[in-house]
Amino acid sequence: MSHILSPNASIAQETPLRKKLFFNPPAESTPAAASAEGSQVRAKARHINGLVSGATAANGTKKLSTHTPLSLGEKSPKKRSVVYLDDSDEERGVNGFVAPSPRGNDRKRQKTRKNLSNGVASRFDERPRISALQEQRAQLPIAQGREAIVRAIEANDVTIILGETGSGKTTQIPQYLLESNRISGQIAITQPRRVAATSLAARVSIEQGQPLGYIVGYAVRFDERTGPKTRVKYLTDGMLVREMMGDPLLEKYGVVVVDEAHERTLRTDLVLASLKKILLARNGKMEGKGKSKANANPLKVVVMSATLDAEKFSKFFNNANVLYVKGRQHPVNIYHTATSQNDYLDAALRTFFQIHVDQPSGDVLIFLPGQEDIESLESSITTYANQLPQSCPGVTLCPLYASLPNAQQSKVFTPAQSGTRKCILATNIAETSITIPGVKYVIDTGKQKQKRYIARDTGSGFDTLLTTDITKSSAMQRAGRAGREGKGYCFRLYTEEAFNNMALSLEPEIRRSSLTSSLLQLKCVGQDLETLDFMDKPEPESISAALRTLWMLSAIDNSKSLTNFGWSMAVFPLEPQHAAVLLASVNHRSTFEIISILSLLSSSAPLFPDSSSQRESAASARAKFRHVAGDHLTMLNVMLAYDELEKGERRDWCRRNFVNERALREATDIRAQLRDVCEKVGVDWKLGCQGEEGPILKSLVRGLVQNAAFLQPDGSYKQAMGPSIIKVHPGSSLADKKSAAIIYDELVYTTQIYARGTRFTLIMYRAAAARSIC
Ligand SMILES: Nc1ncnc2c1ncn2[C@@H]1O[C@H](COP(=O)(O)OP(=O)(O)OP(=O)(O)O)[C@@H](O)[C@H]1O
Repeated sequence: MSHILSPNASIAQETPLRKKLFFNPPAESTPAAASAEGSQVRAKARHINGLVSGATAANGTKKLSTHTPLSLGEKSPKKRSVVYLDDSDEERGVNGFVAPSPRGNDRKRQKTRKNLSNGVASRFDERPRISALQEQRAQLPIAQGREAIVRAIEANDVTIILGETGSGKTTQIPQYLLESNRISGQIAITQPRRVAATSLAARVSIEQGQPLGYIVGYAVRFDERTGPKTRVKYLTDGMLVREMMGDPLLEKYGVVVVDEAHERTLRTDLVLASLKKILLARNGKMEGKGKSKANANPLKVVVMSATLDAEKFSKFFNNANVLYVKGRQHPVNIYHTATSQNDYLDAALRTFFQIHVDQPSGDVLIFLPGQEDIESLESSITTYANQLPQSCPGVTLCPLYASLPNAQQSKVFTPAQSGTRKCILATNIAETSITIPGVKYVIDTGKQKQKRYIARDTGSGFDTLLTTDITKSSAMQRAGRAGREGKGYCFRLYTEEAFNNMALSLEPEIRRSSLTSSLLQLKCVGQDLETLDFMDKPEPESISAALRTLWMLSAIDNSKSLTNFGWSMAVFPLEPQHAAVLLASVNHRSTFEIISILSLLSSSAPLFPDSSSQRESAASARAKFRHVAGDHLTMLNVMLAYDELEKGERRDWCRRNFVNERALREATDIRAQLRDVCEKVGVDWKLGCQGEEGPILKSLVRGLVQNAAFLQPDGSYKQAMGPSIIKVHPGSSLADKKSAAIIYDELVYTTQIYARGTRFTLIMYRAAAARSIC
């Protein structure tokens, strides 16, 4: 993406950034600049993201001053202004509710915050903090409704709870249930994202004064911290679906709380539809309001969010009871730009520095659509932060996106280095549920990446990832990340009109993503996409594409029944195609190698990060790993070489070879877990082929046969089982080679459709296999 404020521009030499940016008086001043603090200096005035006036509002917050855009020197090709309009005449909560006056002593709370947990690590040894935490818990708005909430959940099969962001739903309701001693069995709380599940479990275990994994634990893919005494378990919705495979009626749970249900992820919808069936089986006739007749082990379902369509959810569960929790602990002032911004990165950069230079301490959370934007803004902020006057605090930057390894993700929860302001650059994984201690300001670009699956009636299809505008619901959730420990501020880089025109919520993921993996899991619990009662039915083409894929993998037979092979596939926490590869490797005696390759493919970080600034050095350093048969054997070479290293040598080795240590570390963990699963199901993972390519390629083809493409006269490839013309991704080691046919891992749609993870395989074998299926 082009970036107006190129980090390479030698601004400092030509025009002193500091002076122009922070100390030059504005050429013209807008007198009625509104304070970020709202009412005192608001008067429908504008906050213009420009040079800083130095004026300070009565409460100590400087005005976000007027007029001239950040002047970043001659090299900056454009100058823009970002204008904020305070959107209310009163201080109000994020969803338009009047905020309750903050209770308690703010300074005391600040002090307490320092002592609180801020990461996913357990801090059991800190008992004196517990009383402060109890005091804090008691001050949350939801605390007033504690007894009423427990009673409602007890009295009804299903309870829908709608409460503002930060009111205390996610951390408190499970604890109220636990402490009431009126609920038998475990309490599951599902989260759409793993970072939320792990950080919430850490926080709640500290509030309980227990080590993480004891009474309160979590379970996410490839990571679980629970024990025999665990009663409260935060888990991703995907994990709950997986648990149903072993426990179809979820009998170990007395309560299942589906949190952030408004997100309507595919797994959330699967959970909701399955719960409806489980309620019938465990509780008898579902009564909606009220509870069904006595049952030895009834299930209670709670559905929660700050921004859900309560009526729709209530209807889905036969007119279930809806509880509204009013109020949030701290208000959030929301500002919109006066004009729309074409370049959200530029606008975010300017807004960040305006806050950083002019506003009181407090960390900043910036929402961006994806990793690429995060890296670009990270580099711009670093460049300009280095040019700040010494008197100005430094900046600690923390990226946060899904493909960042867990250890890296949890860094956002640790306090900024002293004397610096923390700036978190996040995708929408930080949008719901989580509290990042210290965050006072949110900058919302209004953009997100949205996955869309393009199903082909041939059974092949691909996911596209496009940058789109967010929804109202996301905007509210993002604003809700501020104001969790004190008053917060949210700067939206879009106009109020744009906000008003936003869709209320996203189209449910079930209607726009691949259903293959879910269908396999459902088949294992005797359910089906075609018969389950979903809130919104999936598209028939997506169901047929999923059925066809499973049939091609031999996971189901002609009557759509699960085969033994399908059962075995579902045991592995892998995409069905990859599970088929793993099982095929047993026949081809290449499991040892295949597990390493699949671990790398499952790792969230790329093994070969794009290093555009050092492309040539990277290519020559990586050349020694290159395998003639393609990317996956190349990846295997890297992992085998990495395995040989002593621990102390690894970092330097990865740096010298331009490979991503994070990816390798994560893959090593995943590999250990896959080996564990193999041992449990009697697959000999030690069975290898000493790196011989034939057996490895035959195994890969078995799972990826749908991903074959044949060479066309113009050098592109055409899908064997789809109409798309695709190119080998420029990042592939085979980008400059031609083969009669290729197979690939995934198609990525940018300006054209690229095949990523490409390899030449046994061309004749693959081509024949693909054609016979066509
Ligand atoms: N890790 C943490 N560190 C400090 N305070 C926290 C932490 N987690 C929660 N809190 C405090 O507890 C409050 C309630 O958090 P909780 O996640 O339960 O709210 P919620 O109603 O579920 O919000 P949301 O809808 O945004 O998920 C927060 O506003 C914050 O004050």
